[in-house]
Amino acid sequence: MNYFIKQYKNSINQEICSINLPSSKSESNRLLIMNALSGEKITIENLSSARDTQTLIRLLKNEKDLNTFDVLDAGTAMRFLTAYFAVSTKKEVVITGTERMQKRPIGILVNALKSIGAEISYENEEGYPPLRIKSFQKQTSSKISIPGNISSQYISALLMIAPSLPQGLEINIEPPVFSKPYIDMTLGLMQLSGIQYSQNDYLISIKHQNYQESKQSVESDWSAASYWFSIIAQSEIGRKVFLKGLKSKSFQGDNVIKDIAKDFGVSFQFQENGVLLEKTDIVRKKTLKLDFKKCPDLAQTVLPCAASLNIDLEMTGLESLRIKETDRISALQNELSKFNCQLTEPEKGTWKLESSIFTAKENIEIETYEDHRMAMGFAPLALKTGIQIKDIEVVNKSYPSFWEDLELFGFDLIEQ
Ligand SMILES: O=C(O)C1=C[C@@H](OP(=O)(O)O)[C@@H](O)[C@H](O)C1
Ligand SMILES: C=C(OP(=O)(O)O)C(=O)O
Repeated sequence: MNYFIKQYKNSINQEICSINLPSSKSESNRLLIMNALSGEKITIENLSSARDTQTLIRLLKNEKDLNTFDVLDAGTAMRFLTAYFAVSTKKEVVITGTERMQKRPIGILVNALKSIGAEISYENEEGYPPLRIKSFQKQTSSKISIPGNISSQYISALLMIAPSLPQGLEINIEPPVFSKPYIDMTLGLMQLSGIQYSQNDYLISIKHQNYQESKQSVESDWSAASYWFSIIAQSEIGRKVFLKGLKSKSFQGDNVIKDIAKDFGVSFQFQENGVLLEKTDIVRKKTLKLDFKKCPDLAQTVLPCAASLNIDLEMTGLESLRIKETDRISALQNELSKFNCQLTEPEKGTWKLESSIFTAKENIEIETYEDHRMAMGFAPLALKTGIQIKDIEVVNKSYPSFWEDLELFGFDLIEQ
């Protein structure tokens, strides 16, 4: 199904709208794996409604009865379950996913796991899911060296299983390290679950130990919050929204959106229960330099928003976008060009977005490429012109109530 989105309904909600964000899928999926490794010692409150989390819950709950585990399009579930089964399964299992998941690389993680004794083979193409995993016999090494520039999820997966290994694990991350806040999140949540580790720059050592009994509550999702920063950035001065459940201190690196959006004229104020956003200023800067190395998931929020505000961007750290739910670089290039904005890579590793000629024709159709962030990143452009978003169900991966929340704020959504 598609949605045609018009700016606001006739009866625009002038009161401050309060949004119940989904809770973090990244935190939820880590806690679920740690709980499974601990023998169910972790009580988790506020698990995410995201499909990625609901899928992992279902697979872990039915672990005894299943032989094939289909993670659909959940990258974290794919990578975390691979490591989890590699060290804990008592039977032979197969892990698979969507067609796109079968094109997302996993060879680096598989090689690392094999190097410590895991038995894993590829069902189809070498380096890609589906994988067949046999039960772990003996740890053959306690040291791993792994590249940090492809996906941090491989490293998080290895960190979480490290305490369960008889000899523990020493992980050397080869720089450059992309998505580092996600590695810090893993270590932070492990620490809250009673795990001790030592870290010396890129070297992390974890001895054999048990996860401890603990109670943990998942925070609201900052990546989901980012779309609201974009909406407020593109609204008239004085427009506000209250985002429930966000705190000033977070494990989620995507909370950097609050700082990025300052240049988009959005101010924020943390209150007891969340954060209040307000459009307080006109946009002053014509060009911004941004590095997405620590926050790749924000790219699809920030680029369309900057385009509509006529801010040119010079960017680094976009490399990992090519292997996510879709090739996000080409998806962004295609859809931004419909607004007359060009995203180019003049030098390897440096991207430019030209926004000064942003033009919003009526009824632009946005393709979403089976990628939730394409739908949510472009939807706020309805504040500029009526737009049509294709395949609206994609948002379920991380933010199932996204469209209802837009309506609550006052957007007019028409099914097409
Ligand atoms: O560990 C995580 O929860 C995630 C890590 C990031 O992936 P990469 O490490 O592959 O960049 C991010 O893009 C993804 O949405 C969630
Ligand atoms: C990249 C993402 O997720 P994953 O890699 O877990 O599929 C995302 O949610 O933007």
